[in-house]
Amino acid sequence: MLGLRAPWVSSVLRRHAAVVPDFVRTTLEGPQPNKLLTLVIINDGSRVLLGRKKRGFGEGYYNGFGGKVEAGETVRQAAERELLEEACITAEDMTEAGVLVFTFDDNPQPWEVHVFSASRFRGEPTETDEMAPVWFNHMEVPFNQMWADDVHWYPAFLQQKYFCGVFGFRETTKLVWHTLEEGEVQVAPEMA
Ligand SMILES: Nc1ncnc2c1[nH]c(=O)n2[C@H]1C[C@H](O)[C@@H](COP(=O)(O)OP(=O)(O)OP(=O)(O)O)O1
Repeated sequence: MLGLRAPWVSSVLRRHAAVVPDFVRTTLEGPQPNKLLTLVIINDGSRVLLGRKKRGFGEGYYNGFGGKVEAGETVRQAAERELLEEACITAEDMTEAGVLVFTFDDNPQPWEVHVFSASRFRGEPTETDEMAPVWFNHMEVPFNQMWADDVHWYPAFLQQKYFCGVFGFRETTKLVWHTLEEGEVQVAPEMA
């Protein structure tokens, strides 16, 4: 499903104009609406529940649980569905934690990932075809086995500060540039 271009992206780009590479500006000012995805991270206060991705894009990486928003779903409904599909659990207190926008030199469509946090859930985290769930202490999050952007925004996530990040990837996976703002920018209500 396609998202609206969030207004905060333009203001983040303006504030960081000196360091924004041309390919990021071209992508974000182009006609392609963002592709919408979700990410849910269970945080019990001292540990996070991550899943090792077993197949497809990002195979072998640890990540929260999530995926593409499907037609007819809200972002929140997609987040709940993906958490159930991938980890067999239902969050009881899911809140919006932040938004990440990924731009690519080899894909004209930016990705907009809505990150949610929850501390309580129903069910038992269970391995599925897609993900193998593992708990990590906050001090032992395995950033060397995660997407390159994660190390930048997890501190804000763990401190429960709302964050908005824009990340530029080269050749799909190499992070070359980013901005991150915490506790300042708000997401358009229609994205919630
Ligand atoms: N760079 C980065 N950092 C953090 N999180 C992510 C990325 N790239 C990503 O894709 N992600 C997240 C966003 C989503 O939660 C998943 C990717 O979802 P994906 O598995 O492609 O979507 P599904 O709808 O589950 O796909 P199918 O496997 O069902 O086709 O990773």
